[in-house]
Amino acid sequence: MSVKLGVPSKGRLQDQTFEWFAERGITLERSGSGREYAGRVRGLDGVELVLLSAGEIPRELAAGRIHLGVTGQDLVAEKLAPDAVMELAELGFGHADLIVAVPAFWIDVETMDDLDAAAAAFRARHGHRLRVATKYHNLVRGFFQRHGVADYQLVDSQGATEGTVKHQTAEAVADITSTGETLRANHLRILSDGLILRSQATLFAARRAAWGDAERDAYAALATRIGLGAAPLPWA
Ligand SMILES: Nc1ncnc2c1ncn2[C@@H]1O[C@H](COP(=O)(O)OP(=O)(O)OP(=O)(O)O)[C@@H](O)[C@H]1O
Ligand SMILES: O=P(O)(O)OC[C@H]1O[C@H](OP(=O)(O)OP(=O)(O)O)[C@H](O)[C@@H]1O
Repeated sequence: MSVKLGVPSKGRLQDQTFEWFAERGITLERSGSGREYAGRVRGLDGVELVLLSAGEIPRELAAGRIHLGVTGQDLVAEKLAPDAVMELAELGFGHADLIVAVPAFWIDVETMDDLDAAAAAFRARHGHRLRVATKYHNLVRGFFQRHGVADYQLVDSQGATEGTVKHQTAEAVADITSTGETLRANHLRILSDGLILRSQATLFAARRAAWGDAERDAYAALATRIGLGAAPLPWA
């Protein structure tokens, strides 16, 4: 058996993951045509490459179907209990902040406390709760609860979340931002205390995967190559 390493199947996250491993003498490559979701690892024995959607990597780690996986900390925090995986290394790219934003013209709403007050007023006026569009339901619920905001409802949005305000399917959003351009283009403003989580691409290990002797040997070789030092072992 070998160590299964899951990496994003497309886009910048995949390119930067391949570069990160290449800088450490490990070549990850797609096999077959560019559209085939299989790959190879050169320069290291006993490690198999699996190309997966970044959003599916947390679930595959938790199920133990892959031993290692590269994805965003935001996706892992949203989808998994903290003890399902171990963070091995932050990779230094894919930086994004999960934030709460409101329409820029809501000049009275600067903070989460202001949003709480606005939510109560909104309900009194409109007869339904203020809607917050997001795909990060668990993280957003926890954050709103910690800030004592209860008078709202989540609206599921799996993409183009910033557009929901313009399209009047939500009054506020909780989404990731890196340059802030998408928020600005959609006339949205981040609340001053509206940072839910900072995220970057990270290499995770599955605690509950099958770590037999062969996998432990392959892991040790990989850990040395990428300079993990005396990091705790995922199976311990
Ligand atoms: N604009 C961005 N800048 C930096 N990182 C980003 C940006 N957008 C998304 N990310 C990060 O990339 C990771 C993957 O995000 P997301 O699941 O939206 O990607 P995707 O390409 O839509 O993946 P999927 O294959 O699951 O559809 C997340 O961890 C996220 O934080
Ligand atoms: O702050 P910025 O640099 O503008 O980046 C933020 C945008 O990037 C992500 O979207 P993505 O392109 O992944 O598409 P999505 O809407 O399908 O999530 C995110 O959902 C924001 O929309």
